[in-house]
Formats: sequence, C-alpha cells, structure tokens
Amino acid sequence: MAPPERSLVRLLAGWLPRQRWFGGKHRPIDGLSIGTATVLRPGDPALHHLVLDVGQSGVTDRYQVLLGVRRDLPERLRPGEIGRVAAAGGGVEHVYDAACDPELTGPLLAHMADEDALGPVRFRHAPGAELRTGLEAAPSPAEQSNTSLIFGDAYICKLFRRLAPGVNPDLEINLALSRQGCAHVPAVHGWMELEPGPGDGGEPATLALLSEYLRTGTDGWQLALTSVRDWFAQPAAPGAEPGAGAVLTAGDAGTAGGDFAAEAERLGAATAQVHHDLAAAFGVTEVPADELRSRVADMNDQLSQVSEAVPDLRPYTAAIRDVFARCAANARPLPFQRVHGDYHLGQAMRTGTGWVLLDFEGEPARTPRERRALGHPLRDVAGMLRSFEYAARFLQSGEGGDEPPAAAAAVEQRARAWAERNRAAFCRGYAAAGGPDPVAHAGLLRALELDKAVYEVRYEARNRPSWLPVPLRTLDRLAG
Ligand SMILES: Nc1ncnc2c1ncn2[C@@H]1O[C@H](COP(=O)(O)OP(=O)(O)O)[C@@H](O)[C@H]1O
Ligand SMILES: O=P(O)(O)O[C@H]1O[C@H](CO)[C@@H](O[C@H]2O[C@H](CO)[C@@H](O)[C@H](O)[C@H]2O)[C@H](O)[C@H]1O
Repeated sequence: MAPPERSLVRLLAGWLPRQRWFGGKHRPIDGLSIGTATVLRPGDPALHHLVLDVGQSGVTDRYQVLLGVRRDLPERLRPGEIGRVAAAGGGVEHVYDAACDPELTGPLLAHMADEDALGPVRFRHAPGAELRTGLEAAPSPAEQSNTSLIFGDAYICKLFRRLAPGVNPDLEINLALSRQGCAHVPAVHGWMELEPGPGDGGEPATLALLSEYLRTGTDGWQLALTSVRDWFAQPAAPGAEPGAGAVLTAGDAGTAGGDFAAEAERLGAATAQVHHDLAAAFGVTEVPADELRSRVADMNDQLSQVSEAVPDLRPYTAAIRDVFARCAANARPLPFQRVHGDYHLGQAMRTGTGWVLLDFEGEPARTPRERRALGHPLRDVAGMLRSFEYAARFLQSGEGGDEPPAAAAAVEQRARAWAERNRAAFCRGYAAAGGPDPVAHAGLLRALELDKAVYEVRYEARNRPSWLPVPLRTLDRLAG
C-alpha cells in the first residue's frame, strides 16, 4: 500500500459500520486514524495488521483489522472487498478483509508456534504447547461479536475486534480455569498481543486467543432451538381450544420429542462447577449491603439510559424500578467473585464429554473495568434464564403477526411452558452442584434478570432491531 493512507481511512470509515462486530453502529464516526500498522506478510498478497482509533461522540475506541492487499482479487475474496487504493509502484490494489483469505491467515499459527514478534504485534503459545502448523483457516460462520478463524479441526482463533488495554478477560479466565483443571473450558493453546503504547499502563493488550476447537460440540442455542421446534410441532392436547387457559404446562413440555430439560440441568451443574473454580482461582470477597445498593443504582442508571434511547422500554420502567427498589431494600452482605458476565446459551457447547463454557469476555458494551468487576454468581444464572426465554420466544412470529388473539395466547402459553421447564431444570442442576440456590434468592435473581433484559433491549435496538420484540415480550411478566 502506498502512503498517504487518507483514501484507505475513508474506505475503512465506510466499511466499519457494516461489520457485525463494530460496536458503534448507532453513532456516526467523527474521526478515524491508524494507530499502529504492521506488515505481517509483505508481497502479493500482503497481510497488514492495523489498530484503528475510531472517534465517536467524544470517545475513542480501538479496533483491530487484518487487511489483505492484492493486485488481482479472486472472485472468492470479493465479498470481503473494502475498496481500492493506489499501489506503491503505480496502479491500484484491492484491499479486503483478510479473515476470509486462508493464504494470509494460515501463517498466524506458525507465528504463534515460533513466538514471533513483528513490530508491536507479539505471538505467544501456551507454556509447553506444541502447535500443529500448516493448517488452513476458515472464518467461523457463527453469529458473534468478534471474528473467529477455525484451523482444520484443531484450533479456533478468536480475533478480538474492539480492543481494551491489558489482558482480555477471556484469555485471563480461560488460562486460570485451565490451571485449576476445570473440565468445562476449552484448552488455551496460544494468543496474540499488542505491545503497550504510552498510556497503556505497561500491559500488552490481548489481540487474539487460540483455543482447542471443540469439534464434537453443538452450541446450546442450536440445541435449545431444536427442542423448542419439536415442542411447537406437538399437536395441542385433546379437547384444547387454541388459547384456552391451562392446557399446556411446563410438565407437558417434557413430553415433546426433543426435551432439553436433562441438558438444562447438566448445564446448571457445569455452571456451578465453573463458578466454584472461578472462586478458587480468583477468590471470593464478602461485599457489604451498600455495595449491592450501589450496583442497584447502576442498574437504575442503565434503565434510564436505555429507556431514553429506546421508547419501547418506557411502559415497563416504573415496574422495573419497583423490583430494583425492593432488591436494594432487602440488601445484605453477599459473596462476590469473578463471573462469566455475558452468559447465555450461545456461550455453552455440548460436547461428547459434557458442557463446555465459552467467551468469558463479558458484555461487549461494558467498559474493561465493569467486565472485570466481581459480581454475584446469580448474575450468570440470570443471564442463562433470560436465554431460555429467548429460545422459547425466538420462533414466535414478529409481534404476534396477524394471528387471532386466541392463537397468539396459545403460542405464548407454549413458549412459557418450555421456558419454565428448562429454567427450573437449570436452577435445580445449579443448586444441586453447590451453587447458591436460585429459589432462595428469588428477589435478587429477578432484579438481575430484569437488568439483563434491559441490557438486551439496548443490545437488540443497536445491533438486531428485528429481535427487539424478543426481550420486550418477556418484560410484561417479569416486571409485573
Ligand atoms: N472452542 C470452540 N470450539 C468450537 N466452536 C467454538 C469454540 N469457541 C467458540 N465457538 C463457536 O463460536 C461462537 C462464538 O464464540 P464466542 O467466543 O462467543 O465469540 P464472540 O465473543 O465473538 O461472540 C460460539 O457460539 C460457538 O458456536
Ligand atoms: O456476542 P456475545 O455472545 O458476546 O453476546 C452478545 O450477543 C448475544 C447475541 O449473539 C446477546 O445474547 C442475546 O441473544 C441470544 C440469542 O442470540 C440469547 O440467547 C441471549 O439470552 C440474549 O442476551 C448478548 O446479550 C450480547 O451481549
């Protein structure tokens, strides 16, 4: 690529907001500059590693991009094209998203095996790990906040897109849990990091995490949706009129072909085990009641911000505030610890040997400090309970579509029965394996679930507006 890079910056400013992983889609980009640019592979095709400083509403975020540069762009790479720039020796070159080019991403593995350092980009492997190199990488088709590359059937490498200073909690927690001998996380094989610049506090920022690829795994979200589909395909109970009350119950949801409850219970147990190991690795702090009250104040702040931004939330805000107020009024000292922080069915994979938990990065919209903050483990339980609600309601059409009210009520009743059965099973498994009993902490759990639902309203409004009805649909009951 030829300097100056002004035309590249312009191209990137147009391309970024169209990327699933770009966290600032809801705000215009006020300024974009290239923080670091490192050639990881010269020639044609070339691989450039860029850290971009993206200014939006007075805040600057750092994003990582891998750019491929070629004189001729083969058809298969066209979907990733970002644009054309002037070439150093005259003429033009194509710039594209290198994540879709195995010729460029394959060598990342060899760099990790050799622990290379190229400019500020350092490659590391886990202590004692002997990496298999020469594997072809393909971008993962998963719906995700970052970009993952799958190397053969051996490794998955997650390229963190929005960078935060210091070690990423996903790497930090996976390494710590592996050291504890935790069976519910994938093995860490390597990572990439960026040398700290001035003002980074001397700690390298994690750029990528290379983990064991769980080739026998199916993600919990897909498994749950299969079960929900089966459940919705069941004929109505004999004599039942569509919409008639009390026809289908949580117990009936267990008679459907693909019952998920046993898996939900095992997932609850795995979650409790991971919480136990997190406590062993990072410790537990008994926080005073005031700390919980201060967290509730943060929950109220988030509620105000989201209802300001998303008017559909406003009808529920008063009821949500009441639940938060009751939680604050009943506050007492609680044991806080490191938790997952963004726990849902897509963060758990069912493998041949049991459930494995993924992605300990925390919620993408939170600051690095918030992501690392200690919390009550029921926060994760609340996240997963929300996910059962999501799965149950995912197949419901739009806002009820053109269905007559009675049919819509019957559908809602089925969704509720599936969610109730699996929520209860998960909580049972969690408590039986030693986690704090969700039933005994009902007020706290309800407040945490509502807080998560408010977060989801903002997440969906920003990232997937067509999904917004999903969290809204559950607020009526949860806040009532
Ligand atoms: N170790 C793994 N083995 C197999 N698939 C994985 C693994 N880690 C993640 N995945 C798949 O990739 C998806 C996204 O991973 P995740 O870590 O949640 O990424 P993100 O933080 O970008 O959302 C998961 O839902 C799962 O389907
Ligand atoms: O990308 P991440 O996995 O880090 O998490 C973000 O995206 C999730 C969606 O991909 C989002 O989860 C919400 O949708 C799920 C269904 O797709 C559902 O199971 C979750 O319960 C619901 O919160 C998550 O909130 C967000 O942080």
